[in-house]
Amino acid sequence: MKETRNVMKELFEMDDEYKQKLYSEDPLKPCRLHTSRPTHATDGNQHLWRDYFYHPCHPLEEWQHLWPQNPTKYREYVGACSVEVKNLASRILRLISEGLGLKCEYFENELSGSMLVSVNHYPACPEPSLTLGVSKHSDPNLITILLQDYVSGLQVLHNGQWIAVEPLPDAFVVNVGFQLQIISNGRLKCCDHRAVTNSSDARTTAAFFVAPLLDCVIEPAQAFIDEHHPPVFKSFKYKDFRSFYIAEKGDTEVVMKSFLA
Ligand SMILES: O=C(O)CCC(=O)C(=O)O
Ligand SMILES: [Fe+2]
Repeated sequence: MKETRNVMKELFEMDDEYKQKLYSEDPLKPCRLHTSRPTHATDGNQHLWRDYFYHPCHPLEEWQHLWPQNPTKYREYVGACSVEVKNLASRILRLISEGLGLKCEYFENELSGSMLVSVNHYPACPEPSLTLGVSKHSDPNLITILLQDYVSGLQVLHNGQWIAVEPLPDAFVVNVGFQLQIISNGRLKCCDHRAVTNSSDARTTAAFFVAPLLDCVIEPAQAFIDEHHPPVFKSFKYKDFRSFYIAEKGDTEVVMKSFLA
């Protein structure tokens, strides 16, 4: 894990000419480096301060050859880490299924058929009080496995207050995404979170997003529906949810409201 973390940091230390080749503004490009810094993209009055490299990482054989060749160990280390993270996510999803009273392998199909990683880099920021790394959002996918740095920055919204999630050495943070809330008919809730910056230390994190295949139909599981418990959410294709989420910039209230039954 240390090697993976280091190779991810190295990617952002590559020279600008190389990073320029990986850069794209197109949110649908499968492998792209992006930044919210030089343009000073804003979220309301808040400036954003994050560079990120985003790409699919499952099934590995379909995507690994499209990843950068430099740093030279990027494909090897991030590939090995992706396999481990996907296995961990499957174990967690089996436990969640059991906890919900669904069959163990409920999610072991197209519901968890893809995984993407966002390698986030937050350089030390001269004005942390005026910036956010990532603004308030819930993840659009099924479940997220987040590898934090040793530098803190992640916060979750709990009862109207932002609570810091301090990094634990070699631990992952597990986030429930919108799709898990919808499939569980609201029994599990996705949680709003954000990342703040600081003036002394750069921070690099990796969010592994386990997600349904784009054509997969998402709806509350039949097991949660009876005459006393109608479906809370409607049925839709994941790709339609994803487009809407991107168009609405992940606004939790707007997105949630639009997919209510
Ligand atoms: O970097 C972090 O701590 C959070 C990143 C995040 O929430 C995301 O990439 O969706
Ligand atoms: Fe997130």
